[in-house]
Amino acid sequence: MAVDHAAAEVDHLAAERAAARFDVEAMKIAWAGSRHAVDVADRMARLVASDPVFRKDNRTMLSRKDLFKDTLRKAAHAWKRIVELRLTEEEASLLRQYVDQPGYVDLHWGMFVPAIKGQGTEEQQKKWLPLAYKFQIIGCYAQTELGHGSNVQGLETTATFDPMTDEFVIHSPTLTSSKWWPGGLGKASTHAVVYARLITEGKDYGIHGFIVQLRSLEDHSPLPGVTLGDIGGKFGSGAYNSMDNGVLRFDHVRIPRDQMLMRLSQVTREGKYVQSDVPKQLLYGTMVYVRQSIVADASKALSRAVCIAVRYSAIRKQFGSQDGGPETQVLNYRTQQSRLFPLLASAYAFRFVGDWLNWLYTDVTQKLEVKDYSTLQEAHACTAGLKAVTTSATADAIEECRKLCGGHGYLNSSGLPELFAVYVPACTYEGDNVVLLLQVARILMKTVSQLTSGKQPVGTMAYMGKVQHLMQSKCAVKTEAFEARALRMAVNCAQNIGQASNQEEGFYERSPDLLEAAVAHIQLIIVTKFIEKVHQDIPGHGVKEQLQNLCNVYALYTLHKHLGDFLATGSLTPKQGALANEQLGKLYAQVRPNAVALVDAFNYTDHYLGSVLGRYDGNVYPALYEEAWKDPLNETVVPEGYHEYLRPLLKQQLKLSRL
Ligand SMILES: CCCCCCCCCCCCCCCCCCCCC/C=C/C(=O)SCCNC(=O)CCNC(=O)[C@H](O)C(C)(C)COP(=O)(O)OP(=O)(O)OC[C@H]1O[C@@H](n2cnc3c(N)ncnc32)[C@H](O)[C@@H]1OP(=O)(O)O
Ligand SMILES: Cc1cc2nc3c(=O)[nH]c(=O)nc-3n(C[C@H](O)[C@H](O)[C@H](O)COP(=O)(O)OP(=O)(O)OC[C@H]3O[C@@H](n4cnc5c(N)ncnc54)[C@H](O)[C@@H]3O)c2cc1C
Repeated sequence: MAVDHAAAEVDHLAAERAAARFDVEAMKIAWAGSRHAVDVADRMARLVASDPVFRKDNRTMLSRKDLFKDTLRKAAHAWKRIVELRLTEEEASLLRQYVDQPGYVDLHWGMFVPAIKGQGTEEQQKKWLPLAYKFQIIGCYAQTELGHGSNVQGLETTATFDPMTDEFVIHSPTLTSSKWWPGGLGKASTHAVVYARLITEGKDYGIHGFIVQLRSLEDHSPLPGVTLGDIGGKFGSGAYNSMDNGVLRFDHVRIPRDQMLMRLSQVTREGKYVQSDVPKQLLYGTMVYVRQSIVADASKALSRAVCIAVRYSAIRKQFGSQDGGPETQVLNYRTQQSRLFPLLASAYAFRFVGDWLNWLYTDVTQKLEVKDYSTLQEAHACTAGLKAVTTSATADAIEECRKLCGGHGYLNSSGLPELFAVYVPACTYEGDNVVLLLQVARILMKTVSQLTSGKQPVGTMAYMGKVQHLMQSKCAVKTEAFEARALRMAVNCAQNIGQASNQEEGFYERSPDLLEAAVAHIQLIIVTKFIEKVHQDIPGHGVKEQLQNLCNVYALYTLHKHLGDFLATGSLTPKQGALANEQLGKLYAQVRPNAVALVDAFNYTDHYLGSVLGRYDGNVYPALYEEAWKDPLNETVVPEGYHEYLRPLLKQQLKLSRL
């Protein structure tokens, strides 16, 4: 009986795949970016999936200690394979992605190395990078403290220059100055880039980066004056608990002067502070780099959740025929489609805007090399805003996918609880999303204030230059409605701030509206980049049409969700709003036959998906059934604790009932 049922489900996905109206192989290329990218990703995914060391199906059942040891083992094994197979950087990063377990290596490669590259002099890079590249040292990024994270200028750790010994003295003067949160710090790192207030000649010059050794390279014990450990268990089972986020205190620890990262400013042998001619915001460069990579990661996490929910929705049947005929696949319910398809469209939207952001970041970096700082503000606004909007949407979407999978979505074996738990801190780390959106809002307000002086906005703010037109027109074209909404919200905020007694007070009072204006601006960027993508030459039967559909779904869904903004700013009429919603329903009907193929195009292995509900073969029920028996609770038929707690209770009740 069970076998027959399973076979029917498998056929179901085959039928879905056969119904698709486009070339899935070509869509894989559109998603990955090139044939080469598909091939490398495929090779790395299979390499990981076929290696028993990278097993992860038991992860949520491991104790914290076992989970951490498992992470160390996987990282060491991954490194061994990278060296043995002479993998390129591209291949190694993909291998890391498919291993799919947060660990100290992320901070070593993702923040420690980039901080030295971005803030170290050539000499410092020559000294430290080869050690880091060969893993002769392991580094982390120690910025956040117990008392301050968002407010970087409020950090309290001090680095006081001692001209007598040519050293900096690193110290944690208060409890709240303890470094708190850095990943990899708790147990693995030997070194850190530590952010501290530079004090020389009795003057506080604010936050600067320093390379500090924390642990012995002989036996890994903390160096004198260094107190450090892990900050404790985090949200969910498995998930981010594989990472050793740490606490660190310094008691007058001395480091040589040349371990201050000196590209942006220097302290001379005599203790004189010298500022270079580069903008001091480059101190935040590592965060900008990671924020752009987080946008690309959002599309990965979102596409995984959507892949699970779409495949399972094609398998799952509820209600339907009253006369004993087949039941309805839940994917056919209009409500399921209206909740799920916008998330599918968002996965594609975030993928393409992530690619664009990566291009922008590379372009800005090249300009910085020739001392052209003109696009620094654009890079900050786009990375901060897109990081905030895409991570918040993705976290909400993963939870929505869990609900879309009904009760089974709540099981660890669905993969969704762990995916949510591991993903949700992305809304906080690398800048709390609200704090980042307020940065975007500040830049928007600055741009609006410059409009009257005739300064033409550039880059993603260029549309604001069409202020005369956008403030008056009724919008027939979709992008124009998005532009008008974003501009009008920004101008409204600016006008309201202008009425306050001072700018700062006005900004503070209007900050909830400013957040919404920032979101509107960022959504315009996402829609624009999706439209630009579908205007490109995209090969493959039906691929362009599918992407066009998804682009329309993303735009109209965003419009529908924020209709209040569009109406309040007069960017659309209620009639246009109603028509957009009508249109959305029609688009869902076009997505429906292609839904399974559209998630197949992500090309994820079952290992990477880590979900019994999202299996490629659709064999969900036998897998769910089997998985249950693997739980440690089922190792014995009678549970541990029976003799201590259940039997006496039951006996007592028996005695009482006999009385
Ligand atoms: C399995 C093993 C295999 C082995 C594998 C081998 C290879 C594998 C490779 C693997 C690679 C992995 C890669 C993984 C990626 C990394 C994973 C990430 C994990 C995440 C970990 C988390 C880390 C952290 O969280 S680090 C801490 C982050 N902290 C923050 O983000 C703090 C947020 N706060 C701020 O940014 C600031 O304080 C801010 C901006 C809110 C305010 O700053 P301020 O100084 O007070 O400035 P303000 O007055 O507001 O502005 C002044 C001025 O400056 C402009 N500005 C601000 N910021 C920037 C900026 N970043 N860039 C440019 N300009 C900026 C601002 O606009 C103002 O301008 P003006 O108005 O013109 O003056
Ligand atoms: C899993 C994880 C990994 C991390 N890894 C690292 C790491 O490797 N290295 C590192 O240095 N740090 C790391 N962090 C720290 C992280 O960067 C900070 O937690 C983050 O920047 C948020 O700062 P906070 O904790 O101070 O939040 P807070 O700023 O205290 O936020 C609390 C609340 O206050 C609000 N708020 C704060 N300021 C404002 C404002 N100006 N206006 C309006 N609202 C405001 C926020 O929106 C939020 O709702 C990590 C954090 C996590 C969760």
